[in-house]
Amino acid sequence: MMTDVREQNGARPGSGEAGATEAADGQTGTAEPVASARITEIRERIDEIDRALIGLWQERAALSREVGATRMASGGTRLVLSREQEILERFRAALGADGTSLALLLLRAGRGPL
Ligand SMILES: C=C(O[C@@H]1C=C(C(=O)O)C=C[C@H]1O)C(=O)O
Repeated sequence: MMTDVREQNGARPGSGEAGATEAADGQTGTAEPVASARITEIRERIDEIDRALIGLWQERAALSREVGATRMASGGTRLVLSREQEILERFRAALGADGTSLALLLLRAGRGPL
């Protein structure tokens, strides 16, 4: 089945339907030069943040795996659910329901699925 993908302005990407706006704005989503320049600038910082988040995500997962391996090698448990609850609550308190979802993904990235 064909899915009808449209940009925010209602045009199908690449269809030429958007006319001047899509042709002139490059990838910022606006043809207005000041707004477009500001968006490009902001996006540079967004890209930096994304790189940092990815690096931190990978570092956290590696550390979590190391804790698990160290604990199991010493006869301990794979998981410590009270610690996981503490982390879930930290993210929920700071970010709400999305924080809980994010923390569940973070935990899974380290110790694997429950
Ligand atoms: C990393 C640990 O092991 C597991 C993974 C956790 C985590 O990724 O934060 C938390 C609790 C444990 O189930 C730990 O106990 O600190």
